[in-house]
Amino acid sequence: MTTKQLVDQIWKKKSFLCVGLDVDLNKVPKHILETEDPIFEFNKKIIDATHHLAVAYKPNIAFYEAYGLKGWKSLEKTIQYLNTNHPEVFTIADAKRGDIGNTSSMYAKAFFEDLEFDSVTVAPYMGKDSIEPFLAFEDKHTIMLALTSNQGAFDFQTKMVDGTELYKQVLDTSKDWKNADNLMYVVGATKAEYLADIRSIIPDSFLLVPGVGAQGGNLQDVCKYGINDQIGLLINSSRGIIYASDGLDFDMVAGEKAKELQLQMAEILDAKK
Ligand SMILES: O=C(O)c1cc(=O)[nH]c(=O)n1[C@@H]1O[C@H](COP(=O)(O)O)[C@@H](O)[C@H]1O
Repeated sequence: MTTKQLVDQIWKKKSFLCVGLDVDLNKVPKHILETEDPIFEFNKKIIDATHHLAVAYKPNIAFYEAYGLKGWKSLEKTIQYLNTNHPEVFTIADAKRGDIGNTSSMYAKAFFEDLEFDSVTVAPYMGKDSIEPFLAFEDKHTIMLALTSNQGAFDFQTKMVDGTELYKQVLDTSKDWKNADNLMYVVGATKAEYLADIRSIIPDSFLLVPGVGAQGGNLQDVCKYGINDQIGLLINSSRGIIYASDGLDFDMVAGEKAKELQLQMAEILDAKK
């Protein structure tokens, strides 16, 4: 998917919501566990209830790998379901990969070619040659961790290196990498106060912003400094939407939670016009 197609969808749906598909079988409703493939059944119901409200879906790969071969199969069925029935949505494999060049190429093939995701999350720690193999794929997007939502972000990311915070160096340096147009960045919603600085370095890039809902990040705070001319934000909520109810009505309640966020986004978009 091209960035323009993503931006068009944002305006069409009046939403920049990303629904996180982090399926934990200890949290899904009991009746779903009785189906043959509970992870896929759960995802299918969540997607059916939210696809008109969300522009992106982000399965976190850990939640599938944890169930071995069966989990991987459920992931494959989920992405096929999205690509077949809702080809307009932007799909994110949240895998946080990155390794020496030839290994990164294989990770990129796995997520972009075999599973046909639009994007994958990567960690910048191993540097340029670990990320450029992902950037080589046309109309695919590589979403690099910049300033994460967790407490551990302060262990390394905000430390001063040569007079600049490390996360700012990550942003600035990566702008010169080959095919840098295919880069997006992760900034946690819990770090909204950093967004003005971040936008001064990467004014035009898309940001994946997890951390609203369960982690306490605030949508309005993120938009205040994070939004740009092409909106440039994908705001993710996982647990706040998919586990809002563990009853028979879980999909309906997930739809309501998604709608609450979408309505706030529509208001923000209307004010931008
Ligand atoms: O890359 C991510 O998506 C990510 C980065 C980050 O800084 N913080 C963060 O929470 N995430 C992911 O975003 C999702 C957040 O889930 P909830 O807190 O349940 O909305 C999880 O899949 C996390 O792994």
